[in-house]
Amino acid sequence: MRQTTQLSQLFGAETVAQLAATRILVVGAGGIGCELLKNLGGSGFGDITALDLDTIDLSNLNRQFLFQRTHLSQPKSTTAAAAISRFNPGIAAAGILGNVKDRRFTVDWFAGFGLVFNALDNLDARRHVNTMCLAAHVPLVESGTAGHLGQVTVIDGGLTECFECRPKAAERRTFPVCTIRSTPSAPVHCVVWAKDYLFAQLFGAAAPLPQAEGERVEDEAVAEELREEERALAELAAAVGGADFARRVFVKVFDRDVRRLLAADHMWVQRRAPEPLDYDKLLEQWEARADGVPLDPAKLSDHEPMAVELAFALFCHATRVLAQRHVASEGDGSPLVFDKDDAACLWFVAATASLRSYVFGIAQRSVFDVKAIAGNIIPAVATTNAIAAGLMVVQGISLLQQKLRGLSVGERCCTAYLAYNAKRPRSILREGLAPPNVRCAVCRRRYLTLRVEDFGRATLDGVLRFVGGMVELGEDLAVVEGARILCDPDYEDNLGASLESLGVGEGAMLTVVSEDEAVVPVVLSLASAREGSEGMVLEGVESVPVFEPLPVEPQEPQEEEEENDDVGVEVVEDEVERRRLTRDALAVLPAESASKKRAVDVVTID
Ligand SMILES: Nc1ncnc2c1ncn2[C@@H]1O[C@H](COP(=O)(O)OP(=O)(O)OP(=O)(O)O)[C@@H](O)[C@H]1O
Ligand SMILES: [Zn+2]
Repeated sequence: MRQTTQLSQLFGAETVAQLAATRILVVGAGGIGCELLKNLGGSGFGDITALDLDTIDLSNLNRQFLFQRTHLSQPKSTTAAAAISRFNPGIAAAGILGNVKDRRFTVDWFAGFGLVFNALDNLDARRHVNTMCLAAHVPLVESGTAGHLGQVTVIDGGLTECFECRPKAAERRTFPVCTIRSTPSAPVHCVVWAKDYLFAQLFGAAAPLPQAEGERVEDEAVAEELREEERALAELAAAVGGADFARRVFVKVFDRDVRRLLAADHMWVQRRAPEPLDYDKLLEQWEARADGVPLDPAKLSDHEPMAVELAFALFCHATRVLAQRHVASEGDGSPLVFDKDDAACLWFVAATASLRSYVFGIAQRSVFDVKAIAGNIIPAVATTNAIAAGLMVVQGISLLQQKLRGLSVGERCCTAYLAYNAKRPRSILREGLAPPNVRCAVCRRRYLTLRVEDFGRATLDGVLRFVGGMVELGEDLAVVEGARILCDPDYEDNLGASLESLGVGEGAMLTVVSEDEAVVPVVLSLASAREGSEGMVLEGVESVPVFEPLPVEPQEPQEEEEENDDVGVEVVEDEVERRRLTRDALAVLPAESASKKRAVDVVTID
């Protein structure tokens, strides 16, 4: 009661009633999700459903504070829902264990919510929820964090950009082969070489290094040299487990191969030349340091870079351990697979990357850093999640208030970026919401619901005629369901078939595309008929926004990686790499061109 009074003073009685009555869906009950659910439960929202596919793991407990040790192995969704119900018994909170991509979570199911919050950690699920919310005409509050950076935005189909309106950077990063094999210049190059090349060649299923798209080694002599180097390593790998294996590998990759590289003088005119490492000298150095005490890797500091003789000793140790394991595993023919949580794998990659860094004069990284780079992990920061979750609730309340008052979506809502740098440790950058991108392949569609009484009787042709009589579909149609083409102008065999015989039922989404670009594709979400209704019913015809025909002149795609230096974020040298990683992970930071800057306000948090 007291809480309701306080909320009414803050937001007004009308908004408070709206918050209590709106059904909320939270997808993901992890780092952001736990914070968000706790906030929602205490901000006047009265009906909350949490959906998550996972169970609680020990590693979640440090930041997903709705969970305790006693909850290990229990579903995150139901545990989180129970926790917020305990905080605020006045709310209805439910948890569902499941993958949001499951067929059972249909467009109809999404349409039962008034507002959806995404607290997910992967692009695939975020894309899916974006599409479902567009199809169900439900607004979505989107979020993503990576380390100290984060983003929260609002997606309201047809009125704002959707999750797909801006191109996303690929999730997997690639590097030119020459950089990795011959001219590394950053710690990440050494880690990729250690993990994807040396580890894979010696113990794993040797495969070519992941290459940058369209890349090939131009200089045939260099390519031949690299192939030769690989052949020699493969021969050596065949002797895995033999006496002296670690020494032979060391001498080949850190001494002989480096000397050969050095011989190509032209490569080192502009770059620092590499320096080979001497096995015997390092052994002597290590023995002097160890003073008869054998290496115990478990006692090494995870957070400090390794001295060269320590990296040497760890390399020899890890190589022996992995070689023995590989020999044992060859019985069943299975190569070793790098696992960042396996100590020997991590030691090998950390020691190898460290030695290679010494060879090429690159800054050393600790085992902890190597683990993050090798596992492509950016550590989760609880406070970043907490700030993002707070902003999500503010956006959610603003959105409902706007709708209540008939205001446009951009009047209160915005995109908020959490930025971080040495000069301004915590800043929130505010950016106005942009309208949909007319070329977006996802929101430039009309999302309609087709209710069907009998899927066994309705034919594909019947659907096209029925829908075509109510909305413009254009000429020369193709119908696509997921990755299947059900028909197109040259393939009409299925037109007379029933939906049921085509395996198309409730929950399926049919995309009807015309060859005429001016006609916006129509997506039909199939649902069962409402009680008492017959035949087919098309819903949503009135409410969908109608897009203009596409501009005739195709625009050049905008530069993806440009720094947007107008937002007051100063990037210190060492942060460039992290920002790039973060940008990939968030995949939603803006890619602005100089000619298209948006107004951004900066708010600094003390
Ligand atoms: N397709 C999906 N359907 C439902 N929930 C999902 C789906 N994909 C991811 N999730 C959930 O989203 C949450 C994301 O939270 P978070 O980023 O904190 O990840 P985490 O797995 O809990 O932590 P970490 O990855 O750091 O171990 C997770 O709980 C995860 O189970
Ligand atoms: Zn879009």
